[in-house]
Amino acid sequence: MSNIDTIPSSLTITRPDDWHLHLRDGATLASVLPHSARQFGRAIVMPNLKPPVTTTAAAAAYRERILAALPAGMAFEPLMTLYLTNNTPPDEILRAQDSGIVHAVKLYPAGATTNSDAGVTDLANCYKTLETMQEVGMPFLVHGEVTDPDIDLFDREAVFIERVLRPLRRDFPALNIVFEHITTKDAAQYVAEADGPIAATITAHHLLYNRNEIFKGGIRPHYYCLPVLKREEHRLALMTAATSGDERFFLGTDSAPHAQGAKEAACGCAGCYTALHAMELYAEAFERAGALDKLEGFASFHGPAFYGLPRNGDTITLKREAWTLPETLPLADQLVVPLNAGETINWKMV
Ligand SMILES: O=C1C[C@@H](C(=O)O)NC(=O)N1
Repeated sequence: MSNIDTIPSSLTITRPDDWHLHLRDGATLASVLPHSARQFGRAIVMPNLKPPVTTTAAAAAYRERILAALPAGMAFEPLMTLYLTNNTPPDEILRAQDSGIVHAVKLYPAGATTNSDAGVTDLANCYKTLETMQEVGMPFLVHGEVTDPDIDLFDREAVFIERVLRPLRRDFPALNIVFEHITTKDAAQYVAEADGPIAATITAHHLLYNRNEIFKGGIRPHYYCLPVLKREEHRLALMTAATSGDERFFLGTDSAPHAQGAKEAACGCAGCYTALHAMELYAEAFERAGALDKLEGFASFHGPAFYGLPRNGDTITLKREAWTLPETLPLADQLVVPLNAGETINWKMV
């Protein structure tokens, strides 16, 4: 644990990137984009819109809408992704690769999370397409959870490793894979020890919280996301992985805005909104581990190395200064409740 005397009062690092982000579309996109663009140089933009972004043409059009929504004077590069379906043809991968704007293809197992209905029911349907991805070096981003109703919700990720990921990597050993938003010690260990091209993103909320947070004093929907928060032993394993300096682990917020009413409901949506204060939350986590010196690698270096992109050329500065998060933020014509709403946090981006 860090000693308060050794904690710096400010931290300047190469501008980070967010390797897993939900920006949505339309007026919602316009509400959330400035938050991410203020903190990050680039983001891997998730394709789970309604309808999902399944073609290079749709990704190019979505990219234009993102750039059009960017406030004047802000710089931000959206790195687009395609949503894999049972029917994505290998040709689409070639078009994506040639476009220069699509940087990865995303696996949503059908039924795993928000807008995953059009996702893959069985990866066996996608083998020709995966072959092409492996050939051209297109990264495969996996939402790593099985959806079988007989598997306990908290075991979905660990079972995914055995039932899906090991066979996939056996059959496609050269496929670049990112195990997205890992939540378990099983996943952290698998990635750390695996041979070949695999990495993992880790969210700030999975570093800071365990599953008790969802039920503390009552049911707290703003801490509900998928994959769901896990036991403390898993959170500790994620902290070890993130702060290890291992290049395989990098930042992905999975910031996922849902309107307040859609979260505070009898059947609330999954997703934590952290785009406003993501770097502050990661700084808090790394400070707690006494590993602030490892934050820049995790946030700014390991991701570009995996994706074969240059590091950002400018910097950001975080000050160790307490501030209180707003209770709500505008989200199109509604409101979104950020994670830690109304709470005081110790780092502030300047
Ligand atoms: O995988 C996901 C999707 C995301 C969303 O709301 O789009 N929310 C989540 O909590 N997990």
